[in-house]
Amino acid sequence: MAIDTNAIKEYIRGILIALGDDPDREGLKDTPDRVARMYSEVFEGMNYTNEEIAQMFDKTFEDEMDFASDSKDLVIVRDIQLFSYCEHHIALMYDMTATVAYMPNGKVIGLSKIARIADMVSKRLQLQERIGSDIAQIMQIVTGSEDVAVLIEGSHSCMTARGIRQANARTTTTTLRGRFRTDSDLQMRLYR
Ligand SMILES: Nc1nc2c(ncn2[C@@H]2O[C@H](COP(=O)(O)OP(=O)(O)OP(=O)(O)O)[C@@H](O)[C@H]2O)c(=O)[nH]1
Ligand SMILES: [Zn+2]
Repeated sequence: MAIDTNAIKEYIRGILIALGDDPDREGLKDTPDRVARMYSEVFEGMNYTNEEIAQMFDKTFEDEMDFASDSKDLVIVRDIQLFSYCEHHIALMYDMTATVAYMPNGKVIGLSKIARIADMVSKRLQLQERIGSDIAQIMQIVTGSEDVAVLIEGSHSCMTARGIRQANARTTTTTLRGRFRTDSDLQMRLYR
């Protein structure tokens, strides 16, 4: 379902009125339109299912090397920078970095597509945990490999800038699929 920017404009105008401000004053007159455009950008991933994101970034190469089924060959992309919004407060998750790893199963995915998948998944109302499981699911679809791991570390403004106001609190989530669940040697290789 496509994002309804006209409806967003109307509701943002309503919020400005509910806040007791004048939506027609100079500084605010373009705000509803600006926020609607920003939402289209930062929530772009809400237009697509995980399967559609998988199709979008399905740029794989048949592997030149012969990966045996018990191979421990591993691809890890670290320090993918992400921003997202928590679905409870619509508050920014920031300073987020993701590590995405997989064990190729006969084909490899273009490295930039891994970062593109992570970026698109983040552009939804999310939980940090679900960002990890969505990335893992899409990686499994695209690579045809069950063996995927996603680590995410980030700050939640709903916890740092309001509420409990723990400015230094960082959250780490770990999503392990396939052999990453049981193989502690593989798990160790995820950490630098
Ligand atoms: N598990 C998880 N929780 C999150 C995430 N983002 C925000 N939250 C939490 O969602 C919870 C919502 O709790 P509520 O008690 O309904 O909200 P609240 O009254 O604003 O609570 P406080 O934040 O404690 O002031 C809070 O504990 C948030 O910290 C996330 O990505 N994952
Ligand atoms: Zn929140």
